[in-house]
Amino acid sequence: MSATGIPTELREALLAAARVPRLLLSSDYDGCISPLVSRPEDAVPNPASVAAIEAAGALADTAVAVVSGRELAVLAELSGLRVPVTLVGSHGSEFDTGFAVEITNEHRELLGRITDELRTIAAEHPGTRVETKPASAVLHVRNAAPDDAETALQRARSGPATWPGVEVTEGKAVVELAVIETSKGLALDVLRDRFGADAVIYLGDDVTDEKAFAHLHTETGDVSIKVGTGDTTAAYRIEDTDDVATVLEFVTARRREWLADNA
Ligand SMILES: O=P(O)(O)OC[C@H]1O[C@H](O[C@H]2O[C@H](CO)[C@@H](O)[C@H](O)[C@H]2O)[C@H](O)[C@@H](O)[C@@H]1O
Repeated sequence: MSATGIPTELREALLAAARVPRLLLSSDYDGCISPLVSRPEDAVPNPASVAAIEAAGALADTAVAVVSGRELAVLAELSGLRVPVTLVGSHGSEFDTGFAVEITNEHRELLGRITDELRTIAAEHPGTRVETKPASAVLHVRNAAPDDAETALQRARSGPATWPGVEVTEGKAVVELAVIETSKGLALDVLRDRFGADAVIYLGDDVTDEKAFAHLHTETGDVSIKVGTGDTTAAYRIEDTDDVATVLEFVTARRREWLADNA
């Protein structure tokens, strides 16, 4: 999709958002800024999206944020993005100032048991693996044969996912078990308030992004964009990570023009 190929209604919504006094431009990472890949550690960002994000972050009265399921430190390393871009990890609960809720010894003990159990499952299903984060553990099945993938996921769902205090998030070829509640929507609320944004644009491709979409107010100028297929409450849909770059470039260019015209 080229800039001229952005669907008319989405284009108009983005143009309006680019012309508010204070704009928050935000996105998910995996599946939006970075194409989905087999190994989580290989998820490099689309250079065009990085360039657009960095350019937007340099504009006046414009905040840029990436709100990801990743551990914050990993998100920073993989994306290479730095201040003034705000990074929020662990599905909206891990800020540069720390976690939104305190992680206690009880949480750590539960996380240890979850991780052990998921590792036991992974050891018995070739191609599956466990990713650990400060408040959750993720069972990845993208590289497993379909039978192993499904059985491993079912064992996680009927086992540790049912334990008291465990928060379950289904994702793309993953099930994630956390010891705290997470919400990308609450993270967007915090960022909106912190910056005093008049409009928020958010792009996301996965189930956890639905919580972000639910906190946007499209009737007052926020723009929610689903990337790829699947059910969504987002107002608009685009196809892939190249389209994400196109949208980010379009918003950044229009915002720069509008700021110059209104200086
Ligand atoms: O909120 P996001 O930034 O989209 O992060 C969601 C999860 O992304 C990662 O997993 C996904 O991407 C991997 C790399 O492309 C892919 O192999 C996996 O199948 C996807 O589910 C990450 O590993 C998770 O920790 C994030 O929660």
